Amino acid sequence: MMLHIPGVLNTEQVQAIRRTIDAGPWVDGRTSVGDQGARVKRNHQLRADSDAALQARQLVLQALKSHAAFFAAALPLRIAPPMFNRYEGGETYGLHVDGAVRHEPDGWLRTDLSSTLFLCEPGSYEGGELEVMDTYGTHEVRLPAGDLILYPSSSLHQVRPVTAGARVCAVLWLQSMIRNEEQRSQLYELDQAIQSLRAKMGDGPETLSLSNHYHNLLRMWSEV
Ligand SMILES: O=C(O)CCC(=O)C(=O)O
Ligand SMILES: [Fe+2]
Repeated sequence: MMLHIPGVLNTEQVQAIRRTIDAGPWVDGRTSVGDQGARVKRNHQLRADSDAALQARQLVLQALKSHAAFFAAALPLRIAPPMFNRYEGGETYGLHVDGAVRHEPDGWLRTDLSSTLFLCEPGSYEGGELEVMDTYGTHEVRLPAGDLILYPSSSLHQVRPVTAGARVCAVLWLQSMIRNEEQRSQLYELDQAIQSLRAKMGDGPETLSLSNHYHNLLRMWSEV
């Protein structure tokens, strides 16, 4: 399931992150990728151990932690430290796979979901579509600043060349409490249905029973 989550960051938060990262230090994006990715990756990345990256990561992680829709959709167990990407002057990231496991400072992380959080408005650059392939075809993504796309890390994907302006975003990977994609989607749909029933009808025996069902499925399927 691909999911567009609007408003993960508000305008002030986007601006605060941009103020933190815009001056760099930006380095060649190939420094942080395996062989297959390095052959097709042409972009710049904020140096991972810079003060700017440390600060901006905290801002992104705080916003993600307090965002109910992101939590419900991803059911994150562990989130890899976000990386900050910049594409300009024809830069691109050709068709690639994200590695299945990543070695992070606190140990191994299995990539269940990949995500791009947009830090610039779509009108400020040309090209740069994120294209994600799944069994329903190719999906093109270009979102407003502050919005996030979540997609299964098992999908081949690419970023088309940026032909004008600069495309700046944060990318992150996460391991979900629910490894199985279909189970995670079912839980998300159930959660959304319960939320909308509660908004319409308030809390009652039926919504309570459905919530119980949701939590029992989560208990049955989660690996924590
Ligand atoms: O810039 C993006 O939207 C995605 C980048 C990407 O696919 C990656 O860093 O693995
Ligand atoms: Fe990728």
